[in-house]
Amino acid sequence: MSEVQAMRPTPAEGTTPAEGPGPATAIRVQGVSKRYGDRQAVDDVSLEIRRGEFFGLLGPNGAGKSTLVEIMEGLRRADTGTVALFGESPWPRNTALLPRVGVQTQTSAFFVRQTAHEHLRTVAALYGAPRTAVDATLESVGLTEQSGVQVEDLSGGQRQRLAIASALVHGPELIFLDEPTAALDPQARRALWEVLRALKAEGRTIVHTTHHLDEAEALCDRIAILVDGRIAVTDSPHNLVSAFQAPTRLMLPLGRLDEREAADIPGVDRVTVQGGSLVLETRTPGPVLSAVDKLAGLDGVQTRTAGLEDVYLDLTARLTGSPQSPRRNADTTEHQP
Ligand SMILES: Nc1ncnc2c1ncn2[C@@H]1O[C@H](COP(=O)(O)OP(=O)(O)OP(=O)(O)O)[C@@H](O)[C@H]1O
Repeated sequence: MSEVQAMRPTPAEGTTPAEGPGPATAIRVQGVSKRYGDRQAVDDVSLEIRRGEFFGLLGPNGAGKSTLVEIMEGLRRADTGTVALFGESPWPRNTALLPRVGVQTQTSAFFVRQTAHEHLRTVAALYGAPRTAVDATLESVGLTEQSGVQVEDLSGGQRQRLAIASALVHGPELIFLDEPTAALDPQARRALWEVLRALKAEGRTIVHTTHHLDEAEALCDRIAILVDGRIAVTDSPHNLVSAFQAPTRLMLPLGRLDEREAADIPGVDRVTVQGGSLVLETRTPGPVLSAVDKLAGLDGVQTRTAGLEDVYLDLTARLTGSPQSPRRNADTTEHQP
């Protein structure tokens, strides 16, 4: 079995989070700010993440995501504001929270001279996690076949999976994942999605920082988009996409329909030529499709509805004043009806 096929959502034995009474809120952030010199990295952020929620944190490079997450994790001190994890402050270092929280970062530290198995055993021992959890966790991230390989000989993607395993081995209730799929190939990435879905199904709370919009859309119950240190929006991907009311794009093979003819179809808002297609934007795709059918037939016509990436690109472009979606700029000529 390949390591990717082996990456199955097997919960680490004896590490399922205890069910029980407790506040519905896993994380409460109130009025948190952080400045580095004259750079306001996090600016008066307030946020609540419920227990069992899969929460995505998105935003352009430098938006303040890592700083905010490190403050939530208790690794960095906020200038102002408060953070509570399960009702307790993570700062100054709160040892009572350590068994309940797992952290995977882009710069996770490894015992590089150890094998993957030895490394994870060491991490498990630090947390007092049962040894049985080591094999189960390695299997869950698809590293069983690499368990005897020295950490320094693992590929980038395998190391990344070991970092994720290190965050999970003690069965934490709350897991912080910083771009967990950044170095993974597409198959391994999809396999990790299943691992993450299984963690959510077990009732764990996940805070997931990512630049992959498709990943956030597929996994997250809610997302926050951070821009210039402030939360621009917090909602479910579904609500954000619905509220965006973006036009549907119909893509026709070039030469099928004249641009002027296309622009004259009632309901067509905009016509562009992009990457070898004539693109018609419309908010009434039904009537426009039947008009296209009558004029040119529907053979080879593709439709594309808006997704979270469109919402994200539009919002961040408006808030940062940067150019809008690259899709609209690349290889594009435009014709307004
Ligand atoms: N230790 C530091 N000292 C000084 N400035 C810092 C420090 N850490 C971050 N910054 C600055 O604070 C801002 C926010 O950085 P941060 O790393 O939190 O953003 P981010 O959203 O995680 O970015 P990325 O997506 O690139 O990882 C940036 O302008 C960054 O240069």
